Amino acid sequence: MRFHKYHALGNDYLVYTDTTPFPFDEAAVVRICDRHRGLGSDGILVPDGQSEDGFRLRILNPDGSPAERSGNGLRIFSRYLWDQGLVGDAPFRIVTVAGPVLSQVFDQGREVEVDMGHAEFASTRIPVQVATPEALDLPVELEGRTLRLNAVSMGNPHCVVFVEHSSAELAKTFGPLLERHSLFPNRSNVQFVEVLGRNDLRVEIWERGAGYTLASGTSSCAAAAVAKRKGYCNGDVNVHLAGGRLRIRVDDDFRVHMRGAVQRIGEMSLHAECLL
Ligand SMILES: N[C@@H](CCC[C@H](N)C(=O)O)C(=O)O
Repeated sequence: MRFHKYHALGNDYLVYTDTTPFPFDEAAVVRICDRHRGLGSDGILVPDGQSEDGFRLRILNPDGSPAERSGNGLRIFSRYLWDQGLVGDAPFRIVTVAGPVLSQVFDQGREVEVDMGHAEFASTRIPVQVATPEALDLPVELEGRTLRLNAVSMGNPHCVVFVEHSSAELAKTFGPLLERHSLFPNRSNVQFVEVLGRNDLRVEIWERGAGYTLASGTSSCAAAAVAKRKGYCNGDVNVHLAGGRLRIRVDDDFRVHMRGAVQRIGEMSLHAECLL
């Protein structure tokens, strides 16, 4: 079974490139993504043919669960399509479970920009279980600390928490508790966001189904969208992540555009023995 491996600011994905339909169950996905016993990755991208709406893509987290969307995954898949000569320099569509997005490859494949669609704040759309139409600045007590949650959907669920100083430790301590908090029936991605200025955010991330990651595209979009909504930032935001910088533009109607790097790592083939 063949895979191509790429990373986007240290968030790495395997693209399944075999011609046979993706044969792996949840346990096999967990093993393939394992960094010590498998090929190792933050997720698997499974191309799912082409419809008139665009190239269809399934996204799997390293715990085997499906994700509706992944920003870095979309940039990586775009780069893969470009490397294969299936797209050129013009914009094209990719369709995930959360609907279509528009993508474009720049700079000989090294940069990809994706129009990610609208950030949605409606509680029912995220979903977040509150009685109010939106969940912004919602106080939650955890481990003796009050965190103020902001729930938003980028096609997948996000929980954005603004803090004075963001750190990996915060993400690793509170991320798992918020990912599985009863407020989020489908679990949640979690971001700890420090506002550095009107155009700069520092973001540390705990990803649903993956844990602490160096970067996340949808998390960056979610953080920038909430920062704009709360008046902390302008529409053009540099998101500084542990793995590098993503540029996010949030329009006045909260349509979000993401641009950032992708790097090709190599090709790998999985031995059947790995799954025994
Ligand atoms: N790495 C991603 C997010 C992947 C999906 C996420 N873990 C989820 O379950 O929603 C990104 O770059 O957006």
